[in-house]
Amino acid sequence: MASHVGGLTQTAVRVRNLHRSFSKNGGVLNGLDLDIAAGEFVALIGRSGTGKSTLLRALAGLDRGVAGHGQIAVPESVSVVFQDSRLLPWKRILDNVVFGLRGSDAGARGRQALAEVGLAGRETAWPYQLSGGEQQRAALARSLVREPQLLLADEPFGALDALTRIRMHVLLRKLCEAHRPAVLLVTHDVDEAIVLADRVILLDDGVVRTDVRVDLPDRSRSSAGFAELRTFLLDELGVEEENR
Ligand SMILES: Nc1ncnc2c1ncn2[C@@H]1O[C@H](COP(=O)(O)OP(=O)(O)OP(=O)(O)O)[C@@H](O)[C@H]1O
Repeated sequence: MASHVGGLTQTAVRVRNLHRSFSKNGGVLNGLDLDIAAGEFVALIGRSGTGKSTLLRALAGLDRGVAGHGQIAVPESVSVVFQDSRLLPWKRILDNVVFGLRGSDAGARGRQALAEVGLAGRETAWPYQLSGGEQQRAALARSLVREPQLLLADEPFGALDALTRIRMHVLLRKLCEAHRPAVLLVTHDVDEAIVLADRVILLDDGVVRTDVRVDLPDRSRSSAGFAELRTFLLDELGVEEENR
């Protein structure tokens, strides 16, 4: 198994020669190398079943028992957000956000985090009383209140409607600008990757096949640069013209 090393400064994530497999017939990750700088936002795309979640779970240390080897170095403080909020249904929203937090100011920090994600006033609500988008906001608050140096997000907006998704993009960008964690965001949505990320990487055959910097002065979907990068990434993904 890979080793986890804490205390990185300039480089948030360093992965070398990472292998993971679930069967004897073939590997899912096949010698993957990846660096993510402190404060950098990286979007991870790739065909279904290509190992995106496997990589994220390896970085999160959530893959004990899975066969493989390689080196992984991540910061000490890592938070993970999934497609579903994973809020504890028997705890109120504020209690979910501060669950496990130490310190007499935990409640105040939790309230502040809820205010940051637009949920001020919902502290005593139960998870079932929140919409899907609000639950994901609460999940983001729960992550960010821990001030992670690395935020791992596995399709966090995948279950949301298009309008809520766009609102969440604006929110996540704002939160990342304020807190500056390094981010690895798994997404199927090429537009989401271009809107949010500093870099987009494409996983194929268990390695990083494409690694592009998003260097656009204007990230609006109607800009020429956006369209060009979108076309490039869809080509790399092998998406047919008629399905775009
Ligand atoms: N716990 C597991 N046991 C057996 N096989 C697994 C397990 N987890 C993942 N796999 C297999 O590993 C491969 C990669 O899965 P993974 O979930 O990492 O892909 P992904 O790129 O995130 O896919 P998607 O985009 O569909 O979410 C798939 O073929 C999957 O069936």
